[in-house]
Amino acid sequence: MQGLIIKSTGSWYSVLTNDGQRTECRIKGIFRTKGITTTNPLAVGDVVDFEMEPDQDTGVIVNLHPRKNYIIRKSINLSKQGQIIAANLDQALLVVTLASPRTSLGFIDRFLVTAEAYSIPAKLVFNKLDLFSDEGLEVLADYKSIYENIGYPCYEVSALEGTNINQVKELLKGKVTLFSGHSGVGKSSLINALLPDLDLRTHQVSDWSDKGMHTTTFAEMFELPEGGFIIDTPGIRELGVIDIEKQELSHFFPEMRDRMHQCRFHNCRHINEPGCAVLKALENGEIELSRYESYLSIYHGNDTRA
Ligand SMILES: Nc1nc2c(ncn2[C@@H]2O[C@H](COP(=O)(O)OP(=O)(O)OP(=O)(O)O)[C@@H](O)[C@H]2O)c(=O)[nH]1
Ligand SMILES: [Zn+2]
Repeated sequence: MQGLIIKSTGSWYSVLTNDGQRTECRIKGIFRTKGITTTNPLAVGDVVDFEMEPDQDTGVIVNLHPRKNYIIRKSINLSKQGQIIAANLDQALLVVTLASPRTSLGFIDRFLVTAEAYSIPAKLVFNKLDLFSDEGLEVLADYKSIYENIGYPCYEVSALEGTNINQVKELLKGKVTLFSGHSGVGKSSLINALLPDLDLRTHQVSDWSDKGMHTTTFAEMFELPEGGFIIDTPGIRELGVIDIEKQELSHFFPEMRDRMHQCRFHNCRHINEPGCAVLKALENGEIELSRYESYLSIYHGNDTRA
């Protein structure tokens, strides 16, 4: 039988089949992901084949279907190993806010670079719209235009008051969407506003602990009433890590990627080279200073994630 992993606790996986049934499954055999060593062989979003165990209501996963993408984070202790957070994502949504705690542009840009590197379409949701004065709304419009001009769709919502939640619903329909955002932006509030059954999240957690299974910070997938899934990543503020070569970095800034073939030198770093099309666009105001500063910051390896 084929199914979708919607939850994992490390040794058990909840597998959802097309008929809406969930089966708790274990793994049989070895699942390796080419080119990387992982602490977990399977993750939410994985499509697998499983067989029922004789005389049991549990199953055994016997095959993993190829992943179209996955996001991974480095293990804290084992530097060479990674933990796959989620697989087969259609899009990644970053929940941000200009109200407290304000999301920095640097944080947004790092997220977008990572999403580009993973080839996962990224979108921004500006939350806490209800807190803005007219002046604040102008600033919000400026921020949005920075990102919309580069091609990242932006939404403004209030999870608290339900404003524009339908736009987000529309965006999620039929898709597998990863939700990210730093603590306090209202990610949980937004997810709760999207899921009609408010008890769902807490209910599921207690379900698992009743069985005495240990729950760490594995991602969870929630089915939306309109079709599609939300993946929540508790404790993971970012999209995971990816090693980006310095020479590659500008490829992950769409506005730089669009112009770099016009640079005089094919190996232009866009820092101080003569005939640099990126620097020219920056001078003309076609490239935002904040975006370019993020480029430099990442290029030089400065960690300004807050
Ligand atoms: N005014 C206003 N407050 C909001 C809104 N959304 C969330 N909040 C508040 O912001 C705070 C943080 O919201 P959470 O949903 O817990 O934020 P989170 O991003 O999930 O944060 P963590 O749980 O720490 O990961 C809470 O006090 C919410 O009530 C909003 O649209 N407007
Ligand atoms: Zn250049």
